[in-house]
Amino acid sequence: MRYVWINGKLVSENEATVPILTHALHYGTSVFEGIRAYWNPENNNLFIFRAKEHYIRFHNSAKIMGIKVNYSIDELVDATVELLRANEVHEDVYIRPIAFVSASTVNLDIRNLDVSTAIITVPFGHYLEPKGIRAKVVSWLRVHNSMFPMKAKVGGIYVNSVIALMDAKASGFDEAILLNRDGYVAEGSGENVFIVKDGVLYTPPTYDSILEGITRDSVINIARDLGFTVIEKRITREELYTADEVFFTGTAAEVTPVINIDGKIIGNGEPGSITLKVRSYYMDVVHGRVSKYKNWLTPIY
Ligand SMILES: CCC[C@H](NCc1c(COP(=O)(O)O)cnc(C)c1O)C(=O)O
Repeated sequence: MRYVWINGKLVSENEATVPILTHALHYGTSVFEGIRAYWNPENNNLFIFRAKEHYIRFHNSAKIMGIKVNYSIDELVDATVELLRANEVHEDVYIRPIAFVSASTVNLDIRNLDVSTAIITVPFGHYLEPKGIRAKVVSWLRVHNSMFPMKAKVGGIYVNSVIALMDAKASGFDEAILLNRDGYVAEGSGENVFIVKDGVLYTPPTYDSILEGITRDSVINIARDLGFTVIEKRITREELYTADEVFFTGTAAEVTPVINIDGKIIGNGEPGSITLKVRSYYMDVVHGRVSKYKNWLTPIY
């Protein structure tokens, strides 16, 4: 039996249900996070990766959406540790915190409506093929931050991601890349994008209708540690095609090479050498093998 933490209590997963008129079910009025905890057999421990940063973003998302989360960042980190221990997790796991408007009403004014906060854990391996994936630049654009608070990880915004991913899959690709309203590269349906050209890494700026990814931030630090230059700049569609390497970053995606975009081979069609170097270092960091980043890890046992 697996526990879920909801509103301060551990309940069995099959008890953690919601009524059919739950506001968030109808209108996407929720904010959520995606966090990973990695099992490290060398020291028989489980480490949550950048829990604090995720819960800071969680709180910011809620504030932007006007959803009240009644738990502090430290209380949420502690609740996650308690939940992972209660579920006796000894494997890589995906953690899904969510704060959602739980009131049963069809009204749109959520100011005084009840909100529930829950944390769920699911065993989790690879989200995308680590050997490299094929991506399509889809016709659906990334919602522009003048239309929707793109820094907030809001449930409802993921319809934009879902329809983009379905478009890519329908054409035989693995993932979608979305351009923003101005025609520049924004991000994947659930990942940030990096390109490598002549040994320099580039990634779209955070003001260009993208989620400010925590993995993106980690990879920028890691790449610079490895001696690479990382520049945040607008990337055009053509620059994707002519890049030496392209990769996605995300909690679920980790660091995933993109080896084909719109049918065009990227680089030599294999995962790029810089991509692999960055991924290898990232995996060492999340498993607690790099002392410089130990402060990014929360041990469970
Ligand atoms: C289905 C959503 C999955 C979720 N996507 C995370 C995500 C990212 C990367 O952000 P971070 O590095 O902070 O994870 C970028 N952009 C979008 C639209 C995302 O959904 C994840 O857990 O990776």
